[in-house]
Amino acid sequence: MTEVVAALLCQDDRFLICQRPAHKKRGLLWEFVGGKREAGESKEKALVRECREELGITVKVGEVFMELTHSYPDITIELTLFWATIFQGTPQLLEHEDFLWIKVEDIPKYAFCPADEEVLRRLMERGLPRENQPV
Ligand SMILES: Nc1nc2c([nH]c(=O)n2[C@H]2C[C@H](O)[C@@H](COP(=O)(O)OP(=O)(O)OP(=O)(O)O)O2)c(=O)[nH]1
Ligand SMILES: [Mg+2]
Repeated sequence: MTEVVAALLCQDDRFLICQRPAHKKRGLLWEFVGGKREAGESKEKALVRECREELGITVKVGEVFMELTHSYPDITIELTLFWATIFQGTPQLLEHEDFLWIKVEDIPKYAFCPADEEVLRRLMERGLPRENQPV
């Protein structure tokens, strides 16, 4: 089981999605920025590091939005998705193919990693509740 952390980064009525590098597993599918927790690191610290490495931004990490487990043929992940906001910087394409700020109603237009389906369903049901986002 591999622990993966990811960020639900919101700005107004939009949230950030990132397109995975073509050469990686699940290449070109869309995801939430993040990655694998390293030994000795809290999940929150791991998320701050991943957001820096992948987008060049410093984030403030909020509450957990959702936790789930998903098995791919190559890996089983325990994915923790946190609410987060950008504290410093603007996203840069340091690793991803692309990124987009999208509205909840635009979710069906994009092909996401299969593990994210449950997250996206919940977002479509509930929208982006402002009270869960860190200020
Ligand atoms: N970051 C991220 N990974 C996801 C999501 N959904 C999903 O199935 N995954 C999978 C894809 C990968 O197989 C696995 C680990 O994510 P990752 O590739 O971002 O890990 P990482 O940044 O640490 O990259 P690496 O060092 O292993 O190359 O989790 C998601 O929304 N965000
Ligand atoms: Mg990553």
